[in-house]
Amino acid sequence: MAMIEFRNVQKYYGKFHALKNINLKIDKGETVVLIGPSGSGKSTLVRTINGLEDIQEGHLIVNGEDLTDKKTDINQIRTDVGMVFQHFNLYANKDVLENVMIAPRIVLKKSEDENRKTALQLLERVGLSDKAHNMPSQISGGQEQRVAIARSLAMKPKCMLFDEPTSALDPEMIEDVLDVIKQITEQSDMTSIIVTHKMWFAQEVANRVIFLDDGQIIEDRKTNEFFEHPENERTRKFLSKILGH
Ligand SMILES: Nc1ncnc2c1ncn2[C@@H]1O[C@H](COP(=O)(O)OP(=O)(O)OP(=O)(O)O)[C@@H](O)[C@H]1O
Repeated sequence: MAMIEFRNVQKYYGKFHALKNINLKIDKGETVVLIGPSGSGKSTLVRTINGLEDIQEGHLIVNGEDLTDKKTDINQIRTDVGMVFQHFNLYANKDVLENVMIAPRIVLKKSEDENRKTALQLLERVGLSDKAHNMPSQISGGQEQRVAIARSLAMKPKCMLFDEPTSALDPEMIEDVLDVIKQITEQSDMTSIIVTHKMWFAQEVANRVIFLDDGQIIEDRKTNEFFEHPENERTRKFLSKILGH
């Protein structure tokens, strides 16, 4: 079954047509990377998936629920679909462990012991066991982003959205964060959609790459085929510009 399905989706910001007739099916367990020029609609597309942006036409089905149906529980969708943003927005006055434990305590009503155990396991998974009792101000940006990833995973999402997760980071921290994302996508059956400008990362992590330009899907292919034999002229131009050949 598809985890996510866009059917003839149109998105407008006022009169501006931001997503133009998007048709897209993403199966459970896939890791899809979304690339495209600045302003092409990548963030808009991922933000529609958990209802942060609404759509004006078409249907968007997430885990079997149609987001355009008024009966759909958007809070359940946001539990099933975790999101990691460019800016991590940790609670500044709570330590790292508590940042990971808050949402499962409130939303999933987990017992304190179980919640702590899971949070500590997740911190280990993102390489931050020794920082559990640091405050956000006492860790680096890359570490903060890894806490944000652990925090999302603590909700046991079926799907994760990553919207340019490394673009606010200093270069030397990018690799650690991307390594964590790679490890998560490889070691779980979650569906992941990642917006990134890092082509080497797309090549390493994605099983499928989608190229978006001017609000339209221009190319949607298996990763090897995408990079080795891009079919569309616009894709080829974009890749040669970004890869420098
Ligand atoms: N809230 C908004 N109101 C009006 N226009 C918007 C809004 N958000 C985005 N847009 C416009 O929609 C288009 C797509 O924006 P979006 O942020 O999805 O692009 P993007 O591909 O993610 O770009 P970038 O790589 O620069 O982050 C842009 O032209 C942008 O100016």
